[in-house]
Amino acid sequence: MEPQRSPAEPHDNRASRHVVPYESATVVRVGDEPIDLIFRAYDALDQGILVVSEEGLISHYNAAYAQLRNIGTTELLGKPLELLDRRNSITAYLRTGKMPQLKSVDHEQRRNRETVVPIREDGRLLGSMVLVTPFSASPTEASQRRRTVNAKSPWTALYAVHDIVGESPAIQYARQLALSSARVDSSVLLLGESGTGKELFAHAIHMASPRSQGPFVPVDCSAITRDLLEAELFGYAPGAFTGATKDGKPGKFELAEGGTVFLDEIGEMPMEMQAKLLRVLQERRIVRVGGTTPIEINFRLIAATNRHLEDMVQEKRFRHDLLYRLDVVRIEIPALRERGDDLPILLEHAWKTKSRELGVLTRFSPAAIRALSRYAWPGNMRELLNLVERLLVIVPKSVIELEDLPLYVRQGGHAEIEMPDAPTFYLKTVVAEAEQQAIEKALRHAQGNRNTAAELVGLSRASFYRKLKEYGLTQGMREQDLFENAF
Ligand SMILES: Nc1ncnc2c1ncn2[C@@H]1O[C@H](COP(=O)(O)OP(=O)(O)OP(=O)(O)O)[C@@H](O)[C@H]1O
Repeated sequence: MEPQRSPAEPHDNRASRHVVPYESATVVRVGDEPIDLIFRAYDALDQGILVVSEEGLISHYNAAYAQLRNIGTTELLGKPLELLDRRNSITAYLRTGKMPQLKSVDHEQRRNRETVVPIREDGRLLGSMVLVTPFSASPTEASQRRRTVNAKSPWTALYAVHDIVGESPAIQYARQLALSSARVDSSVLLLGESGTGKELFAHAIHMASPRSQGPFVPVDCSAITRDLLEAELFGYAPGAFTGATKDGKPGKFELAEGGTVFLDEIGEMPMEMQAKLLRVLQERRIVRVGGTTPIEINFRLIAATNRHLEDMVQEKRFRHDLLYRLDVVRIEIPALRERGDDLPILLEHAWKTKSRELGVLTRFSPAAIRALSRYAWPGNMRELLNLVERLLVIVPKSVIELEDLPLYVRQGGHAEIEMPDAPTFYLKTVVAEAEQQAIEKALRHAQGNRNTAAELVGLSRASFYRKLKEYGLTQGMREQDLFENAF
């Protein structure tokens, strides 16, 4: 029997040598080729390669792997595999020798196909190699192709289903519904608080749908004044009004021919426009403002709102027949506080995204991560992204500590909402109370500066002012201010 040796030690010229740590690579040869050269050759491959030692330490990975997993080219060398292997499938394999049941590849959810290849010597497991093949029909590649083909079109979806981060049951269910709805052409209604990812879902549904090669055209119904909304959606005919261009202008529905129209903040659409939209949904054709000829359009509609549309129907502010038309597939996107288990992974995602954007290497201390994970995040993912970005910019240290976090995160950071004396479990009330508390806290923290407070809770100025009105927090504000900030 051969003497026992660490799998990290160089020895003969068989395949098992691939577990040699990178530092010793230059002194080891396979035949006449220095290992260093082989590693460089690996770097030229499109396929990601990860080599793990028997002890579960990361021995080597190539450039493609680093890119696919969004890690530095050497940052994880020698580190435990658990850092990369969240599902613990490779770790379990090394421990038990039993090939893990890798989930069947779902090219819409996972952009890669992973194969675990054991590295054995005389029957003994020395480690394993993980081969990661970018899935050829993956949305990422599809989107890359689209970006190349449609480089000039601004109407391109930017996110796919795999960009929706989170493993909590609630987000998994929402993601699954998104995929199912992508297969059909039915209207989709996305419901969720501000910043929960409704727009992200709309992009992803389009991208996973047979219309992915067509345009994705978003319209924010709350950002366009009622007078302009019709022309924005349906376009206008030549000479329709003073100042109109002489050739007229196509509206968003025409631009979306063959693709998807995304109507964000549909709850803000005026009643008379709702009637027109309903007709378009029934007839699948539009007439430009000032025009006479109907134009047939092939589109799919996705709408989103953070309003309670059934209440609005009761209050006669939303048409019930339009609601039925929109609400064919309803996807409710959970708030961050309902996805407690997801917070560490969302934080990591926010940190990776923002540190890459800003080109900084600052990290978070475990205590800071714990506090951020406990915080209720009333502004949801948008607030999380904003705060992480702000901290990366303003904290001049290599590690962000607990004391660097804003006071409201350190003090009020309980994801559980405190119940009043007579507890209510009615979700809408609990949510409304949490929102109001967070807004009041943000206002106090910002010393009354509403713009800063809006940023702190992660809302746009218009949404923030709407919330102030909703919760009766407008005392002392001038009518003029309310009006000016309503859009
Ligand atoms: N699950 C998620 N994974 C990764 N990023 C997310 C997720 N959810 C939201 N985001 C990011 O958070 C930000 C806010 O999301 P988005 O704009 O889609 O929210 P929204 O619900 O449409 O907000 P609003 O109602 O205010 O328009 C975006 O940058 C989005 O990419």
